[in-house]
Parts: sequence; C-alpha cells; structure tokens
Amino acid sequence: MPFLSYLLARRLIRPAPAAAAAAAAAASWRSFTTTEGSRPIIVHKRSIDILHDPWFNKGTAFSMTERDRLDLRGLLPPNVMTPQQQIDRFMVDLKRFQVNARDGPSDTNSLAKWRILNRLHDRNETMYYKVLTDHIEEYAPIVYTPTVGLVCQNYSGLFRRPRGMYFSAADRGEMMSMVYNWPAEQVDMIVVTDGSRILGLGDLGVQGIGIAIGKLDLYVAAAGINPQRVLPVMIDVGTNNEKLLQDPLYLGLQQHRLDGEDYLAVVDEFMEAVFTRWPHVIVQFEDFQSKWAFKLLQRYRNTYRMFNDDVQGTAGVAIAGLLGAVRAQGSPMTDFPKQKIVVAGAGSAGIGVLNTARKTMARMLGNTESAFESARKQFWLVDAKGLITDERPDIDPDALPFSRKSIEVERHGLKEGSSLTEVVKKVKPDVLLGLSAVGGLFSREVLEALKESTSTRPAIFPMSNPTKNAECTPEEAFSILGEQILFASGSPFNNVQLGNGKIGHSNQGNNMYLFPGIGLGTLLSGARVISDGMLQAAAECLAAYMKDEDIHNGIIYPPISSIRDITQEVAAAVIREVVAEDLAEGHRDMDTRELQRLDKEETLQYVKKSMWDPVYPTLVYRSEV
Ligand SMILES: NC(=O)C1=CN([C@@H]2O[C@H](COP(=O)(O)OP(=O)(O)OC[C@H]3O[C@@H](n4cnc5c(N)ncnc54)[C@H](O)[C@@H]3O)[C@@H](O)[C@H]2O)C=CC1
Ligand SMILES: CC(=O)C(=O)O
Ligand SMILES: [Mg+2]
Repeated sequence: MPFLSYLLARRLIRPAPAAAAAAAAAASWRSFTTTEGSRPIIVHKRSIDILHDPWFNKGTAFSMTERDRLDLRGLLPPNVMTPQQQIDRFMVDLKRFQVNARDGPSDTNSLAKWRILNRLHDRNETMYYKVLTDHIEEYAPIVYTPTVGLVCQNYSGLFRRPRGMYFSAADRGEMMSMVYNWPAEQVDMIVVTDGSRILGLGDLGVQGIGIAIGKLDLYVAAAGINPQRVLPVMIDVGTNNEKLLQDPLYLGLQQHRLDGEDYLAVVDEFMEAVFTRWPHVIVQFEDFQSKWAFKLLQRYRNTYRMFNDDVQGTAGVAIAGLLGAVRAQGSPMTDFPKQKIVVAGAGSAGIGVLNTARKTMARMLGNTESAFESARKQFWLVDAKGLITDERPDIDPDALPFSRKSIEVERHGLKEGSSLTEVVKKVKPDVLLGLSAVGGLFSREVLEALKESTSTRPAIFPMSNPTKNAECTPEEAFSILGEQILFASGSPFNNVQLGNGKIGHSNQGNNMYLFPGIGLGTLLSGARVISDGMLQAAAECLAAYMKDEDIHNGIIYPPISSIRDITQEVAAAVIREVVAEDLAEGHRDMDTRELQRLDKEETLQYVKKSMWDPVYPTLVYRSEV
C-alpha cells in the first residue's frame, strides 16, 4: 500500500479525512481554503458561542450554509469573505506599523504589532496561525524574541484574556483537580515557566507566561502541533522582583519566591497533576533560573517526558553552529576538538552548551575517559566574577567541571577572576560565545583582542536575548574583525553591508531551530523519556542541514522562513533515534512495531502528514448527550 494511503487508512493524518479531501487539504496549505467536503468537525455549541470560540471561529468566512447550520445568520456582516480576503484585510491593519520598525524596547511599533496579532489569536486561532506560518520570518520577532520580552515586561497592562493555566503556591493540594479545568481533553505539549529568568530580563514573576505562549506559537507554526493541544503554564511561586512586589497592578502572588522543599513541592505537584490527566504529554521547562533549571532536569528527566529548552535546546543549536564554524574554516567537523572556546556566562545556557560541547568533542576523540578529560582543556569559562578556576571559593557545582586548574591558567598568564578581555587576549580563541545576558559585553576592547584569534574564521556568538542584551551587534563585530568572521546572535539582526557588494551574515543562533522538532519527534514516537541521544540526533540533523556553499559564505543556520522544513527533518531524526534506543511507545495508531518498519524517507513522510495545517474545517452542530 502506498505510504500516504497507509497513513490515511490508519487515520494518522487528520481527523478521519477521506483520501481526496486530505490531499486537497495538503494542497491548500499555501492558499488557506476551507476543507469543505472533508470529514466535518462536530461542535457542541452554536450561535454567538461559536463566534467567541477562537478554536472554531471563522468570522466573516462562515459560508451561508454554515451560518444557517450554526444559527449564525444575522450575527455577522452579510458579505461572506474568502479566507484569503480575510487575511488580506487583516494584513492591511498589521502593515500600518511596517514603517522602518526596529526591534527592541524602543520600538513602539513592535508592541503595536503584537497587540494586533494577539487580538487575532484571541478571536480566530486558525487565521492567526495561518498568518504566522506564512510570514514566520517577519512575525517570529514579534511573538517571540525580542518583542515577547517587552510583552512580558508589560504584561499587567497588556493582559486582556487569560491564555494557559496558572498553578500558584496558593493552589497546593488542589492541582490534581484544577488540571481538569482546562477545556481540552488532549494536551500534547506544555511549556512551563516559573518566570524567574525570562530571556535576559531577570525575574518577571507571573508575567513570564508570555514566553510560554510565544514558544508554543512556534510549536504550532513550526512543528504543526494542533493549537487545541498546547498548554502554556505559569507556576507562580512568588517573585523576588521588588518592583513587581510593590506594584498594585501586578497580576501574580505578591510574596517572595518559595525556595527549597516548599518550591519543589509545588513543581512536583504540578508535574504529577498534568501527567495524571495527560499521561502522554511532553513538558518543556523554560526560563527557570539556573539554580533550579539543572536540579529540576535531573529530578524529572528519567521519569517524565520533559526537557529543559535553555539547557538542552540551546546546547544543540550552539553545537550545530560551532560545527558549521569548523566547516567554514575548510576543516572536517571531526576537527571540532581542536577548537578553543571562550564562554561568557556560566548559567543554565552557558553550562548547558559546555556540557554538550565537551561530550561531542570526547565522542570525536574516541569516547574514552582521557578523551573526556582532554576535551575539558578546550574551554575557558568566564562569569560575572571573571575567569573561573579551581581557586574560586563556593564554586557553583554545575560550573565546577569547567573551572580551569590554576597551574594551567598561569601558563597562559591568567589567574582566577581574569577579565574577559585578558582571557581573549591570552587564549586567542577560535570561538567567543556569549550567554551572559549582558548587552555590550563584547566591547571594542574584547573584539580588538579577538583579532589575535588563531582561527582563520573566528566565530562570535552573542547569543543572549532579547536584542538589547546581545553581547555585541553584527555591525560592531564585522567592522572591528572584518568579513571573515562567523556571526550568530540569539535575537535577529539584519545582515551588514560590508561595501563592494559584500554582505556580513547575521545568523540567528536560537533554540527555536531545535525545540519544536525535539517536541514533535518525541510526540510522534511516544518516547518514554527524552534522552541525550535524541538531543544529539536533533543537533546533528541541524548541523547537516546546511550546504557547504552557504557555510563558506558565513551562513551557518538556515533562514527562519524554512523552519517548518527543518523541524520536520529534526523530528524525523529524533524519531529514528528513539526507535534505535528502543524508547518508543508509539503514537495513536502508529505503534512501536510500525515505527520500526519505517525507513528514513517514510519517517519523514509520517512527520509531514501528522502536522496540523491552519485550514478551516467544516463544522456541524450536535447537542451534547
Ligand atoms: N540564543 C538562545 O537560544 C538562548 C539564549 N539564552 C540567553 O542566555 C542568557 C543567559 O541565560 P542563563 O544562562 O539562563 O542566565 P543566568 O542568569 O543563569 O546566567 C548568566 C551568567 O552570566 C554571567 N555574567 C553576568 N555578568 C557577566 C559578565 N560581565 N561577564 C561574564 N559573565 C557574566 C553570570 O555570572 C551567570 O553565570 C539570557 O540572556 C538568555 O536569554 C538562553 C537560552 C537560549
Ligand atoms: C531563547 C531562549 O530560550 C532564551 O533566551 O531564554
Ligand atoms: Mg529560554
């Protein structure tokens, strides 16, 4: 049986479509038509209730027959619009703010665009995701970094309709029943934060829910997760942000953060509640302060289907970029263990990258204990107090493996606490990576010092978010270091015109390239847990995605416009790893044995056909029995 028919027969593609209708729906991806003629969706509401339900609302695109069927006649303007006309009308409104909009907090336009998109999200999810998916490069910076940071900072003022769930310290003992207040019977993907470290903006308390919403927008747009099955969650254990504690308009618990066992008890209860109601859900931990990020990951990763995006997703994206940098030097990827890497920032992201980079090097060197030890010597870790060595009192246990021995650093003319500039001057690194959340940290002095790099193509990755926290801009990097460098920032920047028609490429090195595929691959394979091997497969897939020609031109990550395609590839790579590691429990009708039978191409087709498309379904009313 051809694979498509096989999937259709097993209802793996969409709610029980006829084959012809499914094919039509697939073809309509670009044109945003309705799926009239395909198997309808049964709804238990009608009239004004349908118009107020963003999951089913089509607004002016309800056909006359549907208006009759759902008691909508007279409740909408009489002119029936095509879905495309709807989008055209919406885009006129959105584009009013197009005039030279710049990212970042000084850009009032980005917030205005977010408001317009958010209002659409609230009234018509299908259309919202159609707009987002078709214009992802343009609007990812609005629903995600950098604008989402501004949104979180101003959340109390922007809050209109609630989205997602809030589990607070005041809900202890109630979560197991509260979780049933969520209207969806099925939830595939949860992104949860406790708001303690939102991007590089610090503790934003309950307002951090904006980041969970933004990440899930990318799950829908990039990974095709059904928006009815995503759930943003805020665990509100208080905030240590004094400004918010004093703010009478603050929406969260006005108390200091719980800590220690009290904190853990809240997060444990939340995990138990969501996995009880939805045993197959995947939980992505997002923007937890480093202090808890590692502990929670270790606590849950062998029991629940969860991962920490900042620790694990970021690491994979950074490794893919670093392997690209090696290729750009004209060397094989196996030369990665020769790279000297200076990392500024010893938090969840910096340490996450270092752990993965070290393991990757060790694997390339034969995966022995001595390979692991020798890989350690390639890294130099600098935090707010300078270079980290074994002389540091009260060293953070997560940073400990990367502290340099004093005897080693003395040989380089360095010492405990040496400044970033001194470290760069003496080490002459191939790579300078910033995960410090300190805007401008890669000052002129630091960049001048990097001129001594022993690499033919030094890599500069100011990965901190949002834009104002980037350690340097591409203009600064290219103007000081010249056209040969490789540049990747966490938030998007424009390319730089270098003169003579040459372009300095600004890559966006952001975990958005990986987390949607990691989540989708985990979902479609029904992996029991999320293993290191799955994360590695995802990173290798991203690294291999780039062609030599692009890499040589300084393009080390794909354009955001192809994120849906990359996500499919990453998800397929993850599924194959899940099967190889015997972690698969299957997904719906695709059981473990069938997953094992799929070859590479069939796995990719399975992923593609399982993704949700923003297309209006036909709605039919039935009263609830
Ligand atoms: N591009 C991406 O995909 C990602 C970017 N990030 C960004 O990374 C940044 C850090 O995140 P976390 O590690 O979770 O934060 P964190 O707050 O746990 O860690 C920040 C680290 O930077 C260090 N630091 C502060 N001032 C410094 C200075 N002057 N010089 C050197 N180091 C300094 C601190 O000592 C700390 O070790 C944030 O801005 C976040 O947005 C995080 C995850 C993914
Ligand atoms: C991108 C991301 O996850 C962060 O900046 O925290
Ligand atoms: Mg994050």
